[in-house]
Amino acid sequence: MATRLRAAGAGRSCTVIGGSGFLGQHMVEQLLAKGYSVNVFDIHKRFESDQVTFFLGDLCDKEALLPALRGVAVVFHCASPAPASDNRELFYRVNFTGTKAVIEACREAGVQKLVLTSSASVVFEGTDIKNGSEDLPYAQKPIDYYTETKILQEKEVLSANDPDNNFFTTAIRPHGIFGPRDPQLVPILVQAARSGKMKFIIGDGKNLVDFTYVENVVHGHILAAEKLHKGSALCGKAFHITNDEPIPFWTFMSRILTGLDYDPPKYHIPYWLAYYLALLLSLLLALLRPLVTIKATFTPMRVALAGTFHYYSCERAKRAMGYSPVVSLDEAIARTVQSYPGLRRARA
Ligand SMILES: NC(=O)C1=CN([C@@H]2O[C@H](COP(=O)(O)OP(=O)(O)OC[C@H]3O[C@@H](n4cnc5c(N)ncnc54)[C@H](OP(=O)(O)O)[C@@H]3O)[C@@H](O)[C@H]2O)C=CC1
Ligand SMILES: CC(C)CCC[C@@H](C)[C@H]1CC[C@H]2C3=C(CC[C@]12C)[C@@]1(C)CCC(=O)[C@@H](C)[C@@H]1CC3
Repeated sequence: MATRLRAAGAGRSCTVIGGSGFLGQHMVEQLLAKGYSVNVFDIHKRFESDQVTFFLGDLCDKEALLPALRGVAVVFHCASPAPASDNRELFYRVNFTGTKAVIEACREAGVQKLVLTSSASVVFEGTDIKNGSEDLPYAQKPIDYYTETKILQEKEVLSANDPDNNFFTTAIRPHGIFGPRDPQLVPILVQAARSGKMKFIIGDGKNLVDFTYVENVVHGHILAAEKLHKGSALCGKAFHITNDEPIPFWTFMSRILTGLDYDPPKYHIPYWLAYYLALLLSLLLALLRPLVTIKATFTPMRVALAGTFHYYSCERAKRAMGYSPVVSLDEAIARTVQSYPGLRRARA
């Protein structure tokens, strides 16, 4: 590994924590293409590459992290339990306690830059956000455990910024990441369509939402790593990274569905009715959990996301790091639909 690090040049050596995941794999691919030497630290190894050094382990274990961080200039931390896991203890352990282990390991290993994948949902409380800036306060009442622990995670990373000791941190807040190999947007949407649950539009269908193509998210992370240094505007700050093209939620869903030959939803259900039905269902499933585990398609968080405005300004990222999306929304939807031949509706 030391040879590879030297070959890439000290400044272009990195470790992607969560590198086996959806965003992580795209991150690894683009970093390699840019000439970085890349380590991956993840609890699973989900792909093969002779250009990558894999370190398997739990990010909550600082001693397991250290070998993967020694000698690298930049750490990208994009690991998290899946939002749908709804497991508070797991979220707290990985996103909060685990992130503190990541920070300690970075400091001990002499890593200079830590780029966290946070989330735009850290300010979302289920009410409309239109062109929200990073100055919005953290959600006082997060809708789910995932968001609750992403807030704790981001606060830890940004407060760890320590320029006097050459340790610089920043957080990237994407929203609604989609693209090839996404495990939680398109597959869940298709599953809902296949089980006949996608006949209704929640609300009036006019609510604008940010959906961000995965290559744009990666581009934002790499820009942040390259612009993060002593005295830069990125130190200890969070930045929205979006496609900068907010789209009606149900227009996006319909374009993915029709792109895969499924019928788009056409009837309307009032938002408040959908939300309280989802809340009732979540309470019922919580009561039944000791007996049976059932995953709801329409959780309160998903209904809130489907029925409210929530799009964010990425002006701060444009100013501080020269960010602009590299793939347009139209092109991104086309590439995504093309990448899922196995999810296309079987023709009769
Ligand atoms: N998807 C989206 O729309 C958005 C995602 N984000 C953030 O982007 C990041 C990446 O998301 P995404 O790629 O979708 O998620 P994935 O679940 O696809 O990838 C996360 C990776 O981290 C791994 N991981 C989980 N827990 C641990 C642990 N304790 N130790 C080591 N590795 C672990 C996962 O392994 P395993 O699969 O076994 O759990 C997985 O390989 C996350 O931080 C998420 O919060 C932010 C905004 C939007
Ligand atoms: C109503 C339908 C059943 C919805 C089907 C699609 C949903 C599974 C996705 C639509 C918006 C997505 C989304 C996320 C996960 C998948 C969706 C709910 C996140 C919660 C993932 C993690 C984040 O950090 C948030 C910013 C995402 C918000 C959008």
